[in-house]
Amino acid sequence: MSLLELNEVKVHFPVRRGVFFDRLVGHVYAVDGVSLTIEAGQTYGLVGESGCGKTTLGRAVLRLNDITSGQVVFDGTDLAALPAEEMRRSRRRLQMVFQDPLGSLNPRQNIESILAEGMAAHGIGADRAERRARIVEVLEKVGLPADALSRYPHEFSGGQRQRIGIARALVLEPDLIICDEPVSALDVSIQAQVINLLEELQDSLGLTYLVIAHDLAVVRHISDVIGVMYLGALVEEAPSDQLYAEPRHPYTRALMSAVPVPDPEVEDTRERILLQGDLPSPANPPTGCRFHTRCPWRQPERCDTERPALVELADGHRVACHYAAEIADGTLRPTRELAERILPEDEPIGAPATTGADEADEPEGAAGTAPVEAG
Ligand SMILES: Nc1ncnc2c1ncn2[C@@H]1O[C@H](COP(=O)(O)OP(=O)(O)OP(=O)(O)O)[C@@H](O)[C@H]1O
Repeated sequence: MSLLELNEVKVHFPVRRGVFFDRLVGHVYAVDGVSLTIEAGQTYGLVGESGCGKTTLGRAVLRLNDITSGQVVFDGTDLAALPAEEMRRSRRRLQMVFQDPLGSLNPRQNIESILAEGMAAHGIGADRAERRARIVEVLEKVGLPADALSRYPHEFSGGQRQRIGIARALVLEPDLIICDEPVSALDVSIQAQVINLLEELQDSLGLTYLVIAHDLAVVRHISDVIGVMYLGALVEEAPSDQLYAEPRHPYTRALMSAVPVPDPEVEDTRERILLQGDLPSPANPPTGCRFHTRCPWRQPERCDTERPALVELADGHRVACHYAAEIADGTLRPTRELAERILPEDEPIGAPATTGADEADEPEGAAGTAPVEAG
C-alpha cells in the first residue's frame, strides 16, 4: 500500500527585484514536476547534486514550502489542498529529521522540554508526568540514557544529538519521517550507527522513510527504492540494487562513477564520467532535456528541444532519457570529445551518432570538465 504519492509536484520560488521587491522578474524552478510513490514501511532514497531541489521537495511534503501545483497524497488525503489547521494536525504523522542536529535544537531548552514541546502542541500525553514517561521510553529506543532528560543539546556528541533529533520525531508517533541528510554532518564512524538505528526503528515501529542524501553509499544501504534528481526533476528511479547494477540515465552513471570503489582493480578499469560545465541555474533551466548541456550522449535537436518523460523500462525502473535503450545496448556512443575522457585509452571511439559534436554543439558556458559531485 502506498503511504505517500506525489503527483507532478512543482515548487517555483518567485524572484523579485526593485527597491520594494515588487517587480517579479522570474522564478526558481526548484521542483518542477516530480511524481513518485513511497510504499508503507519502505525507504525511498532521494539523491542528486546540491541545489537540485531535494530539500525543497522534502519541505513541500510537509508544506513548509508553498506548493505551486501538484498533489501530495498522504494516506489518501491531498495535503496540498488541506486547510492550514488540518495540515497542522496532519504534521504529527509526518516528521522531519534535519542534517544539523545542533542547529535544529534550541540550545536553551533541556531535552525534556525540547521533546515535550511538540507533544503538547499535538495534545499527546495528558500531563507532564505522562509525557515524561513517553519521552523516557523513546530515549531508550534511540539509545540515550534516561538522565538525558535534564541535559542540554551542547552536552551531547554529534551522533547523540542526531539521536535526540530522531527522538523528537518519534515522540509524536509519526508514520513517515523525512530524513534530510541525516548523517552527513557526522563522523564516518558514527554514520553507520545512526543509519543502523534508523533501520532498527523502521523494523520495530513500521516507519516509512524519505531519505534525502547526496551520499550514494548512505542511500544505497538504507533504501528500497532510489530516485535520482537533476534540476528539479527525477531523471531515474529504480529499486536500490537494480539502480546500482544497471544505472541507465547518463547523469546517474556520472554520479556513480564519482563514488570510489574499494577494490583497486575495479577502480582502475571502471567507467569514469566527467561532466562538462556546472550545474545550470534552476532559475534558467535548459530547454528540452535538462541534462543535455552536460550529457556525453546528447543528440542535437531532440535532446535540446524535447523534454523526456520518466518512462518505465523494466519492472519499477523508470528513466527520463530519449536514448536510454540505445545507450544501454551500446548502439549510441558518447560524443567524441567526451568519449576520450570516459573510455579506456585503447577502446575505439566512433559511430556516426557522434557527428553532431562539433564546435557549434559545445554547451554554452561549459568552462571545462569537472567530476560531478553530489550534495
Ligand atoms: N526560499 C527560496 N527562495 C528562492 N530560491 C530557493 C529557496 N529555497 C531554495 N531555493 C533554491 O532552490 C534550488 C533547490 O534548492 P534545495 O535546497 O532544495 O536543493 P538541494 O538539492 O536540497 O541542495 P542541498 O543539498 O545543497 O540542500 C536552489 O537553487 C536554491 O537556491
